Amino acid sequence: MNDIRKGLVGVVADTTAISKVNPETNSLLYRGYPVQELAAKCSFEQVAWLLWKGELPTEEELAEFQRLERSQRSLHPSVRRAIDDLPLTAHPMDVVRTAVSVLGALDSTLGADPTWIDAELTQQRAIALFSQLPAIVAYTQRRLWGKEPIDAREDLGYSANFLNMTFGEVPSETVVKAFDVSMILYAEHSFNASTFTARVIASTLSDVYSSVTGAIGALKGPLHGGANEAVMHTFQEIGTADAAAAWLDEALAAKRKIMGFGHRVYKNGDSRVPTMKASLELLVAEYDRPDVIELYDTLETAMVEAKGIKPNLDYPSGPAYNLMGFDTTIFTPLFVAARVTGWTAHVMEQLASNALIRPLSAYTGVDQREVP
Ligand SMILES: CC(=O)SCCNC(=O)CCNC(=O)[C@H](O)C(C)(C)COP(=O)(O)OP(=O)(O)OC[C@H]1O[C@@H](n2cnc3c(N)ncnc32)[C@H](O)[C@@H]1OP(=O)(O)O
Ligand SMILES: O=C([O-])CC(=O)C(=O)O
Repeated sequence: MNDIRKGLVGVVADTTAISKVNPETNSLLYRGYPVQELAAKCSFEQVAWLLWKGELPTEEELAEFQRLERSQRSLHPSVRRAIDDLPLTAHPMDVVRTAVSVLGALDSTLGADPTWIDAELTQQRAIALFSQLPAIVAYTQRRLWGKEPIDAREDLGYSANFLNMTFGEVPSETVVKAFDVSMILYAEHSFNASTFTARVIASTLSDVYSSVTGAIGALKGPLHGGANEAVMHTFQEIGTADAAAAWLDEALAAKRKIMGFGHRVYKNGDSRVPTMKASLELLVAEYDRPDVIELYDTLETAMVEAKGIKPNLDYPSGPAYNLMGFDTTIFTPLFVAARVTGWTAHVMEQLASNALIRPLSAYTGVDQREVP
């Protein structure tokens, strides 16, 4: 019983070559590249390729990948029908989880079990999921607004098309870049709970759609991806910066967890926050909303003073997505669209060197007894 690590805290479960999270140096590397450099110099499409393949794409590889990605962007009619059958009260994470599951059932290449784990087919399915998720998330948002879907445009990059499919227009370059940066920062983070879920499912030799469907379920919770939505509720509950300190005192006295703060691995701040905060500041200037950054800074300072706990990536990305115009319940589905790259890269890595993931438990129930 002594060596049980509840929540697997500090347990190294396997090796990975996809990303390195280093809390000592407060850094995050994707395939060896610092994530903030990738955010400054690369598109999300290039980063997706890097995560899957281990190297940045050459010009030819990128052109071929973009051609393939753009050709699969349209919302599948059967997926639309499945979404339309769901009540408008369904949480968008449940809608997106269902849509991904439907995509799996529609994929005729799944066939019999050896094809479930075929490396080349799994890579193609990863690209299909990457291409389809913007249409699924954008339609989920538009449906909540009582609007029809907008056709995908093949002449636009990933983020510009995603925003156009949601809002019916391509916003300024600043907004498109801020969105692209958020996708890059959200793309991958080693053995977080949803990625580990994806790997557990892959380890049974199930298919990649099942892994991603399960991972979406794990991401939904507020201790993980659901925190970006929860941060916005906090901001709305507080209202203005002058109310932040008193709100925090009360929340901490009530033993509430402050969403968007703290992290299992980083104990001295999340490596991605400065990059996302810089994007948030650009959005604040673009939309002329200094009140947002005022509240952001005041709550952060009060939390650091009270508990010494710093923000994680969900803290700046929540208000950033709010300024862009997304409904709060769409924030975590945006995280899904980004993280599908990391999840699928991990599924492929797991399959390339598989061992069934099946830990032990220490039994604490009643001793063996006879049925009366
Ligand atoms: C992209 C992502 O998924 S990042 C994570 C997003 N999640 C959140 O923002 C939710 C809020 N944060 C949390 O709940 C936690 O910090 C987690 C789940 C992220 C990490 O949790 P753990 O590594 O298990 O840390 P743990 O929960 O043990 O916290 C250690 C101590 O700090 C406190 N603490 C940690 N985070 C917070 C928080 N956000 N608010 C208040 N107290 C906190 C805990 O209450 C605990 O205090 P205690 O020792 O007095 O009991
Ligand atoms: O690593 C974690 O535990 C959570 C996280 O920040 C992420 O998944 O991006």
